[in-house]
Amino acid sequence: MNASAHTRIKFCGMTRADDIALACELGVDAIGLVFAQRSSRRLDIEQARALRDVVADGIDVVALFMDNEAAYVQRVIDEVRPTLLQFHGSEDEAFSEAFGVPYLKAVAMGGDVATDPLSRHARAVALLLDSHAAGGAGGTGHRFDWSRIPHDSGRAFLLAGGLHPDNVFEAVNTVHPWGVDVSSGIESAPGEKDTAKMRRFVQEVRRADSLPR
Ligand SMILES: O=C(O)c1ccccc1NCC(=O)[C@H](O)[C@H](O)COP(=O)(O)O
Repeated sequence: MNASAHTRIKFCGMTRADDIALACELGVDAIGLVFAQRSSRRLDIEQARALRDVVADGIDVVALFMDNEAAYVQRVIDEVRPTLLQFHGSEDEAFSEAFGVPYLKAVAMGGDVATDPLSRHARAVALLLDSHAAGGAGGTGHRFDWSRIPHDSGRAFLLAGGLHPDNVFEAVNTVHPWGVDVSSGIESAPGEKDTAKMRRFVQEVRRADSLPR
């Protein structure tokens, strides 16, 4: 994701070319393509390869996995050419780093939260703090208690879980994350993004970014 002062935006669970084209036009920083078996937004490699070609240069293509086999992860890397990986399951540092592709690691902030949730995966590009409990899937549309986020961890993280156009202004202004990630909150149905919600979400993040800090 490009290095800039603004809050990065990742639109995840993208399944349609027109939605991706609009996301790029709106200036998001990353497009998430889901390969987790437990997702209603899951793509097969052929679909993902076609969608990947719609993504404008300079915008990250994030391939999202949840405890998928290493051989399948490598096939997606070879055939879809993601610029970032995202691991949502129990993947450890060794597994995540083995592919030689920069990655994001999801951290379960729902349920029981580890005493130092932001201490692992030191070589991840960023963490993705999400509302699932350990072992749970993402893409739920539910938020978590943002006060659980440790302050001054020094770690770059994307805030995820239940964000939408009507709460992302508050989220950016209270949490000041490196980035925000959204799937359900910009949808009309799983995998089907809503153009008005996409536009409003980006406008609200940019409105928050325009405030003095
Ligand atoms: O999005 C999914 O369907 C999904 C399924 C299984 C594991 C992870 C999944 N998504 C992870 C993401 O990065 C989502 O964007 C994140 O959980 C936020 O989702 P939402 O609360 O719907 O905005």
